[in-house]
Amino acid sequence: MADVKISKSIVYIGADDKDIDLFESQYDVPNGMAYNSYAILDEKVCIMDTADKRVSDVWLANVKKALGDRKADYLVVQHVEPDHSGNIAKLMAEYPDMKVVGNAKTFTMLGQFFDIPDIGARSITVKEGDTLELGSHTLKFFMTPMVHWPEVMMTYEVSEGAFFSADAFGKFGTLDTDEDWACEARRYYFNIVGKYGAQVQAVLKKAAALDIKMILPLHGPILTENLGYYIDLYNTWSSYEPENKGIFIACASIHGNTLAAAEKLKEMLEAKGAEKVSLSDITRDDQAEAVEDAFRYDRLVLMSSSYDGGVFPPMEELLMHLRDKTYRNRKIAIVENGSWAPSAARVIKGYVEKFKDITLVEPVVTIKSALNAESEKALEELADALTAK
Ligand SMILES: Cc1cc2nc3c(=O)[nH]c(=O)nc-3n(C[C@H](O)[C@H](O)[C@H](O)COP(=O)(O)O)c2cc1C
Repeated sequence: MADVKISKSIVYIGADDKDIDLFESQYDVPNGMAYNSYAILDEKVCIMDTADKRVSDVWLANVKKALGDRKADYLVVQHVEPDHSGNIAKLMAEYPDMKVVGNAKTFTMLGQFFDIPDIGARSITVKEGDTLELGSHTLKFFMTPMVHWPEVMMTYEVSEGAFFSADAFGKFGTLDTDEDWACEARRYYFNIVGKYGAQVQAVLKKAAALDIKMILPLHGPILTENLGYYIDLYNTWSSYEPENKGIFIACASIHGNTLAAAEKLKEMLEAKGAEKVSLSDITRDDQAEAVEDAFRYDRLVLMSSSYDGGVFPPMEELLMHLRDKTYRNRKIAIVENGSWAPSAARVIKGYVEKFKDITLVEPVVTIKSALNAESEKALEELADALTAK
């Protein structure tokens, strides 16, 4: 277990998962994943969420070590996604008098995932603003639907100002990973929570009324200092405002000519003084990182080969992700390549026209197989338009 100190009464009992190949069967996690879980030790003992069944043994051992001879009185289920609910039945078997605390949707969804015969008799259903007394600790529950599942709730512990934030403020990577928080938290946010900006804004409003001294998410490090930094980033991300001025070029090229043009465009933009230019070959680089960078910067250039009368599939994949994450409020430029009947720009435009608050930066550039003097001139015009003040 990662050596995480929280306080005398709140003990970290989560587990790191260093062997997982893809988180949620989709996201590369080169530094693994942490399934956070906490024990609150007071007159009553309360466990905050369980962990993925991939780490059952380690997690249960952590529970027992934290509790010693004591028994768990309550398990609070903030989120039913299996990476947090995978050990509920086991914990209930271990502590037969323990009650399970959730909201009405929690228990409906738990019943769909697991067959737990005595859950009905052992459940305590809470709603917005309800409290649970543990002794000197008091838990207050906040319903936070669609951050990022409908049954999600968050919990504020009054005496220590501890905000248990479910998947919000989460991050990829195990707790012993030494890396910048924002990079992997941003990739996590936009790919997993990003569709639900309005709901995250609602959470931030509720949180603003609380005296929060620490944030305890279900993934990633416990946040104890400089909380304004993290909350400000969440405010920027959930309001769909760009975080940085800069241009992200996402390029899908079959034979490399569109990629060569993307590299040329990057040079042009840098020569014209663009604040930051980031280029991804989305045929090979991580798509989730491309989604992250598309949201991070204020301008996006989509460059793709044509393919079977449409667009090269890696570009369509990115466009589908951006559509699903409700991409908006950015400037977008389009560059297509085609060797006989270029069709990529038409498909890209079809997606972009449905995004909200988008400015299309002209000209839309067409390359025929490889850059020539004419298409290079058009690319230069586009670079001018993208860097115009
Ligand atoms: C399977 C396949 C389908 C293609 N379909 C089209 C097409 O519908 N229209 C077109 O103009 N070019 C088409 N092309 C040509 C590509 O767009 C060509 O690779 C591109 O113009 C050159 O840029 P690149 O080197 O970046 O791939 C196709 C190529 C392949 C391999």
